[in-house]
Amino acid sequence: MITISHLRKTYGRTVAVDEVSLEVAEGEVLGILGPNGAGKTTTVECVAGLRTPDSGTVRVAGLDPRADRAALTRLLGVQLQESRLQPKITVEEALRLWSALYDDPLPWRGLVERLGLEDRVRSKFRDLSGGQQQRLSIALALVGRPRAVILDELSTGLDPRARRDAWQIVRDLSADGVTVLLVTHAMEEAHQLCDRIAIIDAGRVRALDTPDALIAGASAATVTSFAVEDTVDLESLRQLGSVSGVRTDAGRIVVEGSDGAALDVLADLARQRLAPTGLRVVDGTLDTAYLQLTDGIHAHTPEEQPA
Ligand SMILES: Nc1ncnc2c1ncn2[C@@H]1O[C@H](COP(=O)(O)OP(=O)(O)OP(=O)(O)O)[C@@H](O)[C@H]1O
Repeated sequence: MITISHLRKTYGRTVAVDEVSLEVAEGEVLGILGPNGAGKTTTVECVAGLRTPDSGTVRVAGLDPRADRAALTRLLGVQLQESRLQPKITVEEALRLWSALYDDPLPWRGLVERLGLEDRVRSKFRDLSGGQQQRLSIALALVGRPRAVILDELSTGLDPRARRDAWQIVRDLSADGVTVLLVTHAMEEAHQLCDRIAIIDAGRVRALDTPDALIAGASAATVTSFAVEDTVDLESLRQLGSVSGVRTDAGRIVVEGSDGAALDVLADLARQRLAPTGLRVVDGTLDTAYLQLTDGIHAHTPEEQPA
């Protein structure tokens, strides 16, 4: 549905996007994660036809976002970070105006209800809170029954209930076969909503996989912790191929490692003739995977890592 190939975009001497290639299938929710300034917004702005790439190509349902702008508007909904509308326009006026652009718009009152803006219909844009402005921009992105949607920082500024509502909207879109490109800094959101996640840093795609595969691939895919009565040979644990880190925390030993690390740790403890107590094995999180993936890029040596 969306094809980005070898996209490059510079602003003067800043290379914002450098050789980004991504395919988003119809009905897929693809998350784009990455540090501030990584090139996420620039990438989605190129998809929306709001910026002209220096090189590379973008296609949305076969359309060129710059050359086929009018046709693209009919099938792509866009919610951009901090969208600004005319300060005096009311919620109703904005939704009516946007609806008029489409042949078969969604009934705007229904959208207003789904986004919890019922009692703000007559409010001017400038009088809405940040979160309400955000909800309006989501409504405007959806009013044309788009086949693909760009959501740039969907839940930034939303209260917990509005965030849940926004997540449900994304799930509903996906169930309806709508393709979603979701830029986010919220790991839980990415984990819950995205079929796949692209991690972008310094303008390049550093990892692209399902959330679970990204976690499993991280060197802290599992965290095993336990206590032991006797002295444990931590060096022996550190030498295990599946183990990426060993530390002590409040009297417990905490071992990070790949999927098989817990079994290796138990076997090593058995060799050391130690019986662990209070054994816990938990999955790593997307946060850990993300931090590792983006940290590696900045080439920290182990000595530079916090203990
Ligand atoms: N209009 C612009 N003029 C000059 N430089 C820009 C412009 N827009 C973005 N940049 C630069 O391009 C790089 C990528 O910016 P972009 O907004 O795409 O990043 P981002 O990943 O969306 O960041 P954030 O998470 O902070 O929103 C940054 O270094 C930014 O300073």
